[in-house]
Amino acid sequence: MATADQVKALVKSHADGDDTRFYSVALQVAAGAARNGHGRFAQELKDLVDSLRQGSGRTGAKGRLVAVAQPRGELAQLLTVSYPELVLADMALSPDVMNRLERVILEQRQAGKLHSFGFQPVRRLLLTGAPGTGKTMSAKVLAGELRLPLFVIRLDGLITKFMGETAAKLRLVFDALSETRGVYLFDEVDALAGERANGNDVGEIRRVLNSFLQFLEGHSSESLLIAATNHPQLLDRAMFRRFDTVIEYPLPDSAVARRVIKNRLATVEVTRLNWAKIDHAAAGLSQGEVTIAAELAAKDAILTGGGPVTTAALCQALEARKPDRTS
Ligand SMILES: Nc1ncnc2c1ncn2[C@@H]1O[C@H](COP(=O)(O)OP(=O)(O)OP(=O)(O)O)[C@@H](O)[C@H]1O
Repeated sequence: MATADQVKALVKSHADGDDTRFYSVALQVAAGAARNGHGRFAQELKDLVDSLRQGSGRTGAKGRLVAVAQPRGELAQLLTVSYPELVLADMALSPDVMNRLERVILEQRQAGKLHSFGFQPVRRLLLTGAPGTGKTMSAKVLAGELRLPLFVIRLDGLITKFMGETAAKLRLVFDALSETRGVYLFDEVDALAGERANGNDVGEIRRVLNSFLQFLEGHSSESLLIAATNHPQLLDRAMFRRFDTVIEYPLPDSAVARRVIKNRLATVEVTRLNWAKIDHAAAGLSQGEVTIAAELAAKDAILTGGGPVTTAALCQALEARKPDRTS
């Protein structure tokens, strides 16, 4: 059954209008009930959370509309598929990035309406920003929100593995993109920049880049194509022009970092936190680093049985993630 802290967390997240946290704590209560032999209650609670999330229109794969797609044969070597259940509310983002992702979801959901007036929904996105700011997670969220499979193509791996044949392999991927509706993430797209050749043939990279640009331009299917990079400065200008939208992911400000921490600590006991100190310790870290630090502090508290997560423990974990401390 729910602990006193879980009940408090439920009430607090309800008051804050924080659905993600509310559902997360409710599922924690269900898990605890299952462990204590209250299987029926646990299942009912889990079903209730699932149906509420579905009803809010922000659920992931439940009631998924697309058939399960599994790349076969040669294609299986080129991309991986998953069916993410993440939703936008799982992310902590600046209002600008959040609005822009909401807009992509809206245009994709209303694609039929746009088509009937002769317009196309946004279908080519370029995501740029430092590691750990949520570019890959955004691709998962878009797949989750649109109830589509997510296909990931690692361009650097493709080039290294198929040097000389990469353009032909890319064609296979773009054929799949036309045939099977999905979200297709081309990760590390800067691998197509000549500067990144790293011993690979620059002329070959150029040819692959030209093929990629052509395929990109010709992309008119219902799939959503996303390219992501940590190094936008390496990309050819011609590349930027081919995308409908470029979304830049900044490092989190303190409001965003606080949200990451609150979400990660939603299920554990926490002392009254000194947010000014935590803001200072989290400054300059990505959402990914803040997540790791919050998880570490939470797990330490659980494993040592030393009581609630404190400001000091959290700050120590955050400071340890700073680049000069981790390298
Ligand atoms: N905006 C965010 N909100 C909540 N959690 C986040 C966010 N961004 C990152 N995270 C956490 O950090 C992890 C890694 O993030 P992600 O892989 O999306 O970063 P990325 O920008 O794609 O980095 P890279 O460029 O290294 O691939 C996520 O799985 C998630 O746990």
